[in-house]
Amino acid sequence: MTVIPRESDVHPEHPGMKAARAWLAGAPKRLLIDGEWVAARSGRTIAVLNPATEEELALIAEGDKADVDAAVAAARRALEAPNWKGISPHARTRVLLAIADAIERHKDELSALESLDNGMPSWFSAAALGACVDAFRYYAGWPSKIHGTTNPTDAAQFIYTLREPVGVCGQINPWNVPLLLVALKIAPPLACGNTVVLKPSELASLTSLRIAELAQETGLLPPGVLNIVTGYGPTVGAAMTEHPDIDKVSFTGSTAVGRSILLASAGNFKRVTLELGGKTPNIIFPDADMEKAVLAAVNGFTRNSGQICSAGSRLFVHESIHDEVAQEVSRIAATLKVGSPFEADTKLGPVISARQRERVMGYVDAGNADGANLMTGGCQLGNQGYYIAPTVFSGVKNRMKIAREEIFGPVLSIIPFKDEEDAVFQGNDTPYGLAAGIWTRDIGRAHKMARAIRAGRVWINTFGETDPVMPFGGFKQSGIGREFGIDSVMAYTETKSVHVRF
Ligand SMILES: NC(=O)c1ccc[n+]([C@@H]2O[C@H](COP(=O)([O-])OP(=O)(O)OC[C@H]3O[C@@H](n4cnc5c(N)ncnc54)[C@H](O)[C@@H]3O)[C@@H](O)[C@H]2O)c1
Repeated sequence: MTVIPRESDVHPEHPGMKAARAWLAGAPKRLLIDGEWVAARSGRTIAVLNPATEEELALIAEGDKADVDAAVAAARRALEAPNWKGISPHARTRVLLAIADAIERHKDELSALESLDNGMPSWFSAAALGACVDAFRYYAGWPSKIHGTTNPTDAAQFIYTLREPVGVCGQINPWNVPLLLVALKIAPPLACGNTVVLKPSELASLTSLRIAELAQETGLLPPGVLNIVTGYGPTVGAAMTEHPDIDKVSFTGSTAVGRSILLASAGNFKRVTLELGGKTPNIIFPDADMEKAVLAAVNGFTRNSGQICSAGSRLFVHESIHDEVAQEVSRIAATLKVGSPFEADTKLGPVISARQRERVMGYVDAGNADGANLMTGGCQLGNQGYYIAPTVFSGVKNRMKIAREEIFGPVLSIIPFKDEEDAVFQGNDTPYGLAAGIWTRDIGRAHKMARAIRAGRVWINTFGETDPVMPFGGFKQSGIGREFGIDSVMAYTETKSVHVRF
């Protein structure tokens, strides 16, 4: 394993680097409120750091409650304005398609910006950009297909339902895959005719701001339909969840903050969607295609340095092959290049922050202290940037802290199981229920397992795939509700039933 020297993260050969740097060189990034880019009312800013180099990339506005109030008022006015409420579904389709096209035209710049801001390898940010464009185009298809029903009744009546926008949507995002999550928080609510106030994570706001700029530049979004308020969670985020004039909150982030969001939203009974943490069981039976299963297991915990809600952080391996699989997973993990996000062969960039690195290293200490068998990694790398070696523990007990809590870093717990029943029991023995992986050639067993595992998404003989068509969300403490697919359309509309008596 090598760490590439990073005297500078400026890799001019990346096709988007020049444009990203030019955008970053501008004045402090502002808030988007009512169609205008404005400084925070307090005048305060937050310094954004590049996690690969710890250099300051940009200043973003540190919004607070007063900015949220202004954004919500603008979103409320826009919701009722004829140039948004009164337009045809086809016009909303054109808005979303134009945003998708603008994002695609700036794909290299956005990919570079994301890798500078978040530290993810540039191949991963390019893939996230593709998923972002797909999500905008998928939801662009929806406006003309959102409809109510006419219902059977007696001859003296006509009864029907309408599906109407929920209203002003408060959208709160984490830092781990901003390019995809910004699409998920903007495209479905706009497709359904709502207006949006979005708060990106204070740790990675840049691509959300740039996408909002591109969306404004289409000239098709009336002022106030899309508002962006950057800032911290306990100020901006809390002001949104407590706000009496926000109708719905969609939050993606940690389970702990999700709980506080649910409580705060009770004030005006906001509709709430929560996409929270996970501790995904990835289960390998002895009859699996071992080569594929092992590679997927490595990718499952190292992709985006393990900072993925559905990361395969608990690898359950049948006891007859536990040692052999643990050896092979560790061998491959040890060969992965950890380094600059802009080197083509980098597999893991840094984690997002010094704080996150300390948190992850605390879990490594816990694994060692609890007697798990450290196979590889277990250390931070380099003296600049927040790098952690891919870390594999084998012989882990599902009761250990490293197997129970979401680590959100490149740390894998390999846990032996006895039989199908034991795999289901241990896989489900967690407060989370976001995703699961199953590897077996016995397709009957695969389907049986898919039903038995309590998780919102199950991958069989594959791992980590997404498609905007398919709903995503958690059982148990991994969340409430589903996003993507038709589920987002249902979540951003309300049913009204109309009874007419002649
Ligand atoms: N289920 C999913 O789809 C999904 C996807 C990505 C990430 N995640 C989860 O996100 C977490 C990592 O992201 P994170 O560290 O940014 O999460 P986080 O919960 O710390 O922060 C998420 C967002 O909430 C804001 N926030 C913090 N305190 C708040 C408060 N009191 N009120 C309102 N908003 C507040 C933050 O500023 C940030 O914008 C992990 O747990 C991961 O599993 C889940």
